[in-house]
Amino acid sequence: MSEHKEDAVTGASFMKELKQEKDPSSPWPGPKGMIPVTSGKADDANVHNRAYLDNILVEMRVIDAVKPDLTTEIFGKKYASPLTLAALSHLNKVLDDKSRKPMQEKAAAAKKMRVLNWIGMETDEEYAEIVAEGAETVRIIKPFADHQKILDEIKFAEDHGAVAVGIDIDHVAGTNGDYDVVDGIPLGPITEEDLRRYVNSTKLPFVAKGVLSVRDALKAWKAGCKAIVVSHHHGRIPFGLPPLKVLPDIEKALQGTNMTIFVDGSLMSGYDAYKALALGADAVLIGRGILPELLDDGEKGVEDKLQKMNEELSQLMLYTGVKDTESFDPSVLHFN
Ligand SMILES: Cc1cc2nc3c(=O)[nH]c(=O)nc-3n(C[C@H](O)[C@H](O)[C@H](O)COP(=O)(O)O)c2cc1C
Repeated sequence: MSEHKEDAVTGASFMKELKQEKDPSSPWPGPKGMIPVTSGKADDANVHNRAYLDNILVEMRVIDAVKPDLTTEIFGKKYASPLTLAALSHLNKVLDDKSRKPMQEKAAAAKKMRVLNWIGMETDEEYAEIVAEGAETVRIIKPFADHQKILDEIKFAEDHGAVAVGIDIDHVAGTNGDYDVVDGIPLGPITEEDLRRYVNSTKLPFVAKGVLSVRDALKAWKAGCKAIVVSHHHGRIPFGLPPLKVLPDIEKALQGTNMTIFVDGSLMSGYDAYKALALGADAVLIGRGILPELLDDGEKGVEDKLQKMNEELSQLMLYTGVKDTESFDPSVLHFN
């Protein structure tokens, strides 16, 4: 097993030693440039995520408190926890040991732990192999410039049992100021009308992933989306607002709409997840919080980390008198 190091600024833990590391100076074990690595500088939104999270303190409400029930309903289905496994991608390509399939291992862990799994950019063939593990899955499709490709992937996901589909609308821009290109495939802009077209093309709930303003949340709702992920996709936008900072305003703006609100962004522990849930999220996505464990120890590593995070979440719920995932109360939080 390789050692982890904790990034003091971003809170992310990363692999210290990996035989397959492509760039010795980078914490990311995959090919260079594939995933933006946290710089620790002020324009790195992950820095602000961590600072914001760590400055939220929690008061105690123990009298009459009982051990909480973590069961969470998402899109009409019951899961064991509000922690879900984030839309990761490309991981089957990053290890030297090609007999291992981290994307399948992550899906197997989700199934075993009875949590929702998200799958990001993969070919339809790879996606089909991952969902064959049997986890309940949300399929997130890139904002491809070729809109027919988006419609085809939505249909494919629907045919392969996805519980919901969506687009990571925050991945339109590349770092060169133009539309991004991923794996040689051009991405393009997404209008409210485009979103409406995708929503209407499927019977599945549609998710706009990468909402970081009340404005976009309302546009996603008007377009017919059933859910949003409040997120900046591990810091795609320079100086991005911490998702937790804008979450309460979004939650207020969407009251009465029945929209499901997910949030992600540097949630590395069950304590971080508690804060996100108390601030108005229905469920949270955990990405980099399980990434080193996944790459190190596969399915078991993810299960153990998730178990630990569930325990931390449960601990804070018990300390604050939150009996179930419907009963979070933001008034226990104090901003330092
Ligand atoms: C290796 C890796 C691959 C990712 N691929 C995708 C993707 O294909 N689609 C997507 O919507 N998000 C993708 N993400 C973003 C995550 O879903 C998530 O929004 C982001 O990492 C923030 O959560 P975190 O701080 O818990 O990691 C990826 C993240 C990582 C680390």
